[in-house]
Amino acid sequence: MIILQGFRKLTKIEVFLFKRKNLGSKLIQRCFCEENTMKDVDFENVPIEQIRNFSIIAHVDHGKSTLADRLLEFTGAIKQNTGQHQVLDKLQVEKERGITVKAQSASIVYSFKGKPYILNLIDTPGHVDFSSEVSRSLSVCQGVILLVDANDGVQAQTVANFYLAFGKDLTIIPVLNKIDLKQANPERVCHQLKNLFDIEAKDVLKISAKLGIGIKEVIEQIIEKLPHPKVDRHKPFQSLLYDSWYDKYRGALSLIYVNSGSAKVGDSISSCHTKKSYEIKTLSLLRPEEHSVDRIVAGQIGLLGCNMRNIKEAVVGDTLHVTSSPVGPLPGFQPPKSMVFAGIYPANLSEHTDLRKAIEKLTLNDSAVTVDIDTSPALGQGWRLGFLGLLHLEVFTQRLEQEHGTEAIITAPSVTYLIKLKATKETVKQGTNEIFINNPAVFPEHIRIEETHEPMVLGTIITPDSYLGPIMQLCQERRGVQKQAVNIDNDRVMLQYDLPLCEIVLDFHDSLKSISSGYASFDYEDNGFQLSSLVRMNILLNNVPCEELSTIVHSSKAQLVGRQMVLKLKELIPRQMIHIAVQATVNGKVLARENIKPYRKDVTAKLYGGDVTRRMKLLAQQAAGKKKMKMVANISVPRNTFIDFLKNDDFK
Ligand SMILES: Nc1nc2c(ncn2[C@@H]2O[C@H](COP(=O)(O)OP(=O)(O)OP(=O)(O)O)[C@@H](O)[C@H]2O)c(=O)[nH]1
Repeated sequence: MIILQGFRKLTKIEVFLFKRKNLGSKLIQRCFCEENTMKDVDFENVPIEQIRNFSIIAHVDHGKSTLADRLLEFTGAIKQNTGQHQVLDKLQVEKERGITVKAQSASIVYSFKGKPYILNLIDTPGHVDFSSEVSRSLSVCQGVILLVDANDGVQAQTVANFYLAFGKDLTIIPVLNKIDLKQANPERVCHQLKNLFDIEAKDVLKISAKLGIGIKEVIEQIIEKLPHPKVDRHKPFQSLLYDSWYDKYRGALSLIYVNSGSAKVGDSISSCHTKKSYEIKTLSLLRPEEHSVDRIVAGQIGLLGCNMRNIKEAVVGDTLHVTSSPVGPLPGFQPPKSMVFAGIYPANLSEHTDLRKAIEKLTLNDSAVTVDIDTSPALGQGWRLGFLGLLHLEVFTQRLEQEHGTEAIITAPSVTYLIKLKATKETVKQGTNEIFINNPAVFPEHIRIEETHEPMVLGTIITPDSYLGPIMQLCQERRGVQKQAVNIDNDRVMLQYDLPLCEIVLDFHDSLKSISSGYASFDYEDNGFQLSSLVRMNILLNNVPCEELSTIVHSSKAQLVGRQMVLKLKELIPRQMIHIAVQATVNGKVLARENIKPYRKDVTAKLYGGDVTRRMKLLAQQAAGKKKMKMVANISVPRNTFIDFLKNDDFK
């Protein structure tokens, strides 16, 4: 019966029925639905004052999706979720990793003081890589639930998300979750909220999403505290396309927020961005399953299908209007910016077409991934993809494997650098001397370079103060510059550092977690480019540069990285008939060198005793042969060696 905590108490007759007729879950379900939930609501005519659009924002794992499930159950939108997985986490990778990747929406209905309210809930991802999803979701909300784990307390993403909502002028309902945990310390967390955000303890709700405690209070505060959308149903139809995905049968579907007017199935609508027109084929509300409606009105969120063939036509941030009454565009969004790039190649050359199809399909639903064709002499034809962060890259490749059964080789991730070239006739002709590169293979010759700039982030770390020393050392090793250190309570500190992006993309988060026994949390935001001394490191095999192995490094780290690279290659490249010199060079200067000894065939084996000069002559012939071979032979580095090397992430 634990599930019933926090919900309406059973009446005596219900308890009786429960025991006698064993109505079990049906009865429990009725308890959720009966009192405040409504099955049939006239969605078209619900007054604007009875609509609330809100999001749940929190640090990763603080319980957003669990709370979303409880809200849906409590209002009867879904049956009680007995499975382990969250209803709004639909992707396999979300279920497996327990993280939310795509924001989802659900319209729930609740009767309060005799009136039906439509509460549009937008579940958002918590991980830093997906902050563009959070930001998009917030632009259609009037308020948020700021959910904080009562045990973990305020974490780095709580801070980032709070300021995101605060900056958009949204009403914030602070909620402490997981109060059922033994170690929960609501007072301490309230103190942190007061210190950091000036939130009063009396305004903080205390709930357990897992056990369903305090859910009713959350819903009623949403109704009482959040403002209704400021929209006008009498004006022409104007809606913001804030998410889109691809459906096999219906083409691209657009999730829209109606800012004014209304539209119905059969209307012709146009896009402000592409100027194309379409006929509305389907309209539905997400409850959370699709619920078809004929008309959608201002203040609502709905799913619109209009036979868009390609996801590129459903541009996120676009404004849609009825073709016959044109309106101006609503403020759109900054397109998500790719932060991390990696090459993707088929593991088997014969699987190139399968991999291409899989990438095409996945990018249909993930417009944040950028795709460029890339080729490598060693790995063949492939692609260079851009991602929002490392987790985004991992999730994408996991989906490639799980949903499309393809096996891909992913090269070590890199970031985008800004290079300013010396003025030449060519730069004058092009009108700019700035180039952005994310592939070391196209890094210009050093004599052509005026300045190099690297992308920076402003990182926020929240940690118990006992780990302060090692964390500051880690940031220093990663070329970080401290900006701020604030005590958020008696034993917790918030640090802010300017850090080069390339220093954090690979393993910064893991290192931070391991040196703080998992207690420190990290979040970052883009902080532009900064002048920096960058060089291209080449790897030469017997003086022949190997493009795939070149990399861009900060000059202060060149020596170290070069040493590590040649040692690793010495380990990986199999011995061959000839001697191989592996060199790491910067601007023609050798920084590190290792030798791989050749096999030595015993050419004198067939001589039994005999004259020593014959033996020497044979050895001299062998040496000459090898010298000749060294000059003409291509060193054949097996494809697997490249794969092992490129996958290696020790070079930071
Ligand atoms: N004890 C306890 N555990 C909870 C509570 N709420 C959520 N959890 C657990 O916390 C973990 C994370 O919950 P989620 O709902 O997936 O968290 P999330 O914030 O949606 O995570 P992301 O989608 O990755 O951002 C799960 O194991 C939940 O079962 C609670 O009230 N009490």
